[in-house]
Amino acid sequence: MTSHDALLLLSFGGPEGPEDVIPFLENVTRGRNIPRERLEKVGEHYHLFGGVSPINRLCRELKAAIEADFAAHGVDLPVYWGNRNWTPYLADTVRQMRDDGIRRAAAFVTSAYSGYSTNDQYLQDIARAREEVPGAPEIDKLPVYCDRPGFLDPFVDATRDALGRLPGGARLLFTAHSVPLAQPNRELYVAELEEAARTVADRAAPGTPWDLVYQSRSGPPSQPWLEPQITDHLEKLAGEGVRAAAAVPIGFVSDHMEVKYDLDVEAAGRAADLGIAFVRAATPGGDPRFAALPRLLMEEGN
Ligand SMILES: CC1=C(CCC(=O)O)c2cc3nc(cc4[nH]c(cc5[nH]c(cc1n2)c(C)c5CCC(=O)O)c(CCC(=O)O)c4C)C(CCC(=O)O)=C3C
Ligand SMILES: [Fe+2]
Repeated sequence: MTSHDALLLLSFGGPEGPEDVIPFLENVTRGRNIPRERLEKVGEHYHLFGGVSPINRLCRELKAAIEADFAAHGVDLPVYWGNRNWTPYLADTVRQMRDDGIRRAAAFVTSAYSGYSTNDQYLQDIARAREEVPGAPEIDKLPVYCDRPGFLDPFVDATRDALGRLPGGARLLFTAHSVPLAQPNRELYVAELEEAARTVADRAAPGTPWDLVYQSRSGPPSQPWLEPQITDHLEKLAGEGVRAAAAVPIGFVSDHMEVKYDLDVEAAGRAADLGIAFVRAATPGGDPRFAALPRLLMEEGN
């Protein structure tokens, strides 16, 4: 059925307690030009939630959902989980896979798009982890899946649900993580985001006006990043008389910190100040349609 003998779930990682926050942030920003003040500010976001990112729990839930999907479809393969920036670190997972006799795994990454942060960096993580582990299994990253029903269908439902919680005349704001304009493959990332947003908007709410906006910018102010930021855009919309907005985090797959803080706290707070009714659509998370994607992508590869 497949040439692979395991599935590797590869994610970003996040702190699991207050003492993890700074070492985690140092891991994320190693070798990158992120101002100290930004790090301290982001550290506070995590401390608001007890120093615990939701992302590891979400990965455990997604892993369980993938295992359930495999079991329901007679796929008898082990599922492993490793992260770029926190335990379980990818290299440790790859070592475990080798020790278990895995020869060739498929990797499903918790990011749906092409682009440097979303795809290329994960390929580098895989290459680096394999270099660290003598006799490491082959690891094939599964294709980007931002155009697949398993990713888009849950967003269509979530967008309808979000609009249903707002008065009429609401604006749809598809939101994604900003990246530096100079980042490699930035055009491809943006083109894929536009296409995904258009598809979801057309299916969930044809005729409803929508915008693609960005969040979670972190570089120095002198460095240009993708714009507009959602908070600035809300201000502009308020000036135009828009009274309701639904944020759809199309750039993410689960309700991790960038969603729980940057949208549910920061953007929601700005909207309240501006008198805009604001809701946020759910991400795919553990939706069974999303959890079926690794299996479908593996089957396609044969
Ligand atoms: C495109 C993209 C995604 C989406 C694709 C994907 O999901 O992979 C994403 C996801 C995430 N980003 C996350 C956290 C952070 N990202 C940072 C920094 C950065 N992100 C960037 C881009 C992206 N990031 C970039 C260009 C930087 C600048 C530094 C660098 O070039 O690497 C920093 C440093 C502090 C700050 O500056 O914010 C943190 C803490 C978490 C975990 C959340 C949790 O804990 O629940 C997740 C899922
Ligand atoms: Fe990030």
